[in-house]
Amino acid sequence: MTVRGVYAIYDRTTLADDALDRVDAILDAGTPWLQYRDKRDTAPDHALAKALRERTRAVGAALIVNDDWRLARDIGADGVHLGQSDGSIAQARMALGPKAIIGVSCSDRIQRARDGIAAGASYISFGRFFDSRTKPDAPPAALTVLGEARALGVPVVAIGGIDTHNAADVIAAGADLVAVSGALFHAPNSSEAARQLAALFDTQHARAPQGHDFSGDLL
Ligand SMILES: Cc1ncc(COP(=O)(O)OP(=O)(O)O)c(N)n1
Ligand SMILES: Cc1ncsc1CCOP(=O)(O)O
Ligand SMILES: [Mg+2]
Repeated sequence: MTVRGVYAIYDRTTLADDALDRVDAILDAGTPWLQYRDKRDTAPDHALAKALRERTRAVGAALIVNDDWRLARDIGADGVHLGQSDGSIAQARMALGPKAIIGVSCSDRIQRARDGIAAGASYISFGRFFDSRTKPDAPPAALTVLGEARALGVPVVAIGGIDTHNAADVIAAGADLVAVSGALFHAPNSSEAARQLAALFDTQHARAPQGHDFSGDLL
């Protein structure tokens, strides 16, 4: 499973309906990673999560569940993304197994990344780098942290207000994956936006691939 390119964040919180047509368009564009993020104050939406599992599996894309490793386990997702207040990485690793993908939010703190890796995280995520309508209160981060993070030996994710106009900057700064919600799901053409973002990884400004790979059969 490739660890380079677009990491689409399906944010059920800010979408008026379940927008599965948008998901299909984004996956059809070859997007390798999808996150299910749902901050609604409701019980976990197993039906929607399973619909995302079926769609990602059909195209060989990774499915990551935000915040909730139990939901990830129950629907057979590839992994979970945990923020600093989302519970123990070690517990999630125990529950999901050695091949699960576990991401950790680091804001702009390299030490959080080191601690996350020590606890069992598979990738480290930094941001927000630009203004975000999806999570406006996320603390800002400077692009330089991405270059530092590359020395830590796991894939580096950039998030927060990333779009087709600014993604080249985070890729040049060191991101292996660009995590994008609004600029994909609220684009006039989600498929075209996904293709344009993906193409930026092939430009001369992009850093050389780190060569990370998460093998199949994850959970
Ligand atoms: C890839 C990725 N990076 C960061 C986040 C943010 O996680 P968190 O800090 O826990 O905030 P919420 O998304 O849960 O509000 C993420 N979801 N994905
Ligand atoms: C979940 C999250 N964490 C930091 S910014 C952000 C939102 C990402 O969405 P967008 O790409 O619309 O800014
Ligand atoms: Mg969280």
